[in-house]
Amino acid sequence: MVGTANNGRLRLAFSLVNGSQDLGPNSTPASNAGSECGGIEFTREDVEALVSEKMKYKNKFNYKERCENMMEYIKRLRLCIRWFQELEGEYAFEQEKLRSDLELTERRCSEMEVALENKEEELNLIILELRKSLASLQEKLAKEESEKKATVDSLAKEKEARISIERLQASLSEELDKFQGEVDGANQRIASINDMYKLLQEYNSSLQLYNSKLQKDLDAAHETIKRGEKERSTIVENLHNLRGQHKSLRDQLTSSIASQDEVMKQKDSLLNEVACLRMELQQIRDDRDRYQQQVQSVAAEVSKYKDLATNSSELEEKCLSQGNQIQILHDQLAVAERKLQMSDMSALETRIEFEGQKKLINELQNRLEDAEFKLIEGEKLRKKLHNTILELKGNIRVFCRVRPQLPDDNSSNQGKVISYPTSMEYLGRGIDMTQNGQKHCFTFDKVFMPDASQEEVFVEISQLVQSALDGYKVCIFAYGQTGSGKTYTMMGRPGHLEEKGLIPRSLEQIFQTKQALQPQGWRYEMQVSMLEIYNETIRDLLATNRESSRNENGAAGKQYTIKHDANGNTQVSDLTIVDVQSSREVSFLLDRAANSRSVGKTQMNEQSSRSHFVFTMRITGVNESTEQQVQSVLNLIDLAGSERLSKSGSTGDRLKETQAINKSLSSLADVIFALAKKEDHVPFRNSKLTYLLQPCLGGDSKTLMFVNISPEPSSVGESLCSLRFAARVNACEIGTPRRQLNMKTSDSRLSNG
Ligand SMILES: Nc1ncnc2c1ncn2[C@@H]1O[C@H](COP(=O)(O)OP(=O)(O)OP(=O)(O)O)[C@@H](O)[C@H]1O
Repeated sequence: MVGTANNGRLRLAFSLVNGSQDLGPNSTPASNAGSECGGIEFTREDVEALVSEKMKYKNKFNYKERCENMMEYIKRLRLCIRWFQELEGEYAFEQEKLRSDLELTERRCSEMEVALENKEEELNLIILELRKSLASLQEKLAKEESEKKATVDSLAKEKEARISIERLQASLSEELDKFQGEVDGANQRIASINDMYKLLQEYNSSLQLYNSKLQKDLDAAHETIKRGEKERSTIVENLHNLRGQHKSLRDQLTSSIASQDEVMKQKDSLLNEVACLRMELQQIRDDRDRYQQQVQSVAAEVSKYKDLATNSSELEEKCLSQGNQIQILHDQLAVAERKLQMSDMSALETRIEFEGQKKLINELQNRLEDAEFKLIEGEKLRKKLHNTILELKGNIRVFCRVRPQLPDDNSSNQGKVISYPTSMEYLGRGIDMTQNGQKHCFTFDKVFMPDASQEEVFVEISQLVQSALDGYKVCIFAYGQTGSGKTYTMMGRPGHLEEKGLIPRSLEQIFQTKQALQPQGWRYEMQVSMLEIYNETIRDLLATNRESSRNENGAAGKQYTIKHDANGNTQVSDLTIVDVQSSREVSFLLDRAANSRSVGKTQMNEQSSRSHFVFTMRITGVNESTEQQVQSVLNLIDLAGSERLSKSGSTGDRLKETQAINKSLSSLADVIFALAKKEDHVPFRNSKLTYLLQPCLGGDSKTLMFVNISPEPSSVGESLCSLRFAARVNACEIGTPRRQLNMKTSDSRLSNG
């Protein structure tokens, strides 16, 4: 039966099943095909129409018809009910199916839920883990970022440090450059001082020129005075006046000597001061070198840091993974910073010290300049005084030289016979000799003690040698007993360069000065000759054919004659004269001459010079710019040894030699004493030696005599004789040195004076 309660469901079923189709007998049921309803499907409207259908009868009372209709109707109703029932069954089945589906789905759902929950838990765990790892990663990231930052910072610091080190290096190299510049400046200053020195030398030579002019004037004045003296020689008052003048000159001489001593002292103290200053300067230079070394070491450190900096790029990569290295770098950086600070501080200190040193150097240089200036001034004054003394004193000076004890000397027990006064007045000038307990005191222009070197001796005569180039006739001779050191003084020890004597040293100086005067326009020509006087015979030591000029006793050889011309020039006929250009050439000639000399063995000397050796250099100088011409002669003489016949142990030829030597030496003494006494007749012609040296001894030359002394007590008698002779020579006034300065004329050949 179709109830009201099922209407909604029916209707739903109808609509679902029939799709709102009419429930007519013709309508085709879709889902009930093959069912009991014969595939008829009912719609709602069909069912409603069926239910509300009203029977229509043609004849109300025709029951049969009515019954039939009714039956038909019931049939249709039954069909409809069956459809309903089928539909209901289908629905129930469907429902059951849906229910099982639902259950399945629900089960699945719950399973899924469980699975989901598990999954969720799993996911939660994963999330937790992920979060943890995220946190750790973030931590790591933060740490790495901070590390990276620290590294970058350290790198930046390092870069800064590097830059500052580079700056420091640059500043240090600037300082170094400055140092260099200052050194260059100092060198320039030295060069300028040298230039100034040259200029002063030039000034000195011009002063000498001026001096010579004055000398000429003075000579002219002297000439006039001489003439006046001759005219008024009879007037006694004038003589008194002259004596007075003489006395005053003597006074002047003593005062000049005193002032010369003073100047010498000043010079010594200045020299000491200069030596001190030089030492200080040397010390400062050493300090400067030390600082330069420091600078170099700092530069080396800088380069080390540079290397570190280049390595830092590699470190930058490594530091990302190796925190330890960063720490090391940190440490290194700290050390570097400390070092940098220290080097900064040391650089600052160095700079301060450098400034101080610079000031000190400047002060020292100023003081040095002052001292050098004073020295030059002192030297000028000394030269002036030297010339004044020479003028006051006359043309002859005497130096005494005592040779040292030799291994072959007789070291007898007689004690010391020579002593040297130590008082300021006689220091370096006095010599005392004791004989038989009696002390004999002598004073000379200079006394050289046994320890005086050849160089020291030469320094004292170098000015005299210099005068030869200035146009003076210069004569230096060595006098003394045999074996007292005359040849050693004049020639030196053969084969020992440092012990070369005055002759080679003088020649070196002359050739050096010749070179130095070239820029001033001076051109010099030098000619040398060398002769010996043996047994009163002249021998040419440079003759190529010696046989012609020499025989056994020297008597029958070539005859050389000595001639003096009106100008006071001396010439020896046929003497070999050699033009020389250098000191080496002269050394060669000296060796040749030394081999040709007459030497022999005496009791006093193994290699005794048995002749007087005369070296002559004629110098002619022309100044192309001033047209001035100078002519001078340098005579360097090694006399034969003076000795008593008894001492020489000579017999035969040796006796003859000794007699000849003694004769010529006593002639020399006679000449000097006659000159000293201003006698009318001076016996120059008494010996070849005195005649040859006439212009040097009697005229206007500068003459220096060395008296050589042996320190042996057994030679005390000979030494006293030599010293007495030398003292008398020292007391002589035998002329005034005169310079030979002319205007350019014709050439002249060599002469001895
Ligand atoms: N100042 C000195 N220092 C060292 N040795 C010296 C010195 N003076 C001389 N002698 C030596 O003394 C010795 C004799 O010297 P030298 O030959 O110069 O004497 P001399 O005076 O020339 O003798 P003679 O007149 O006999 O020729 C030489 O061996 C020489 O080397």
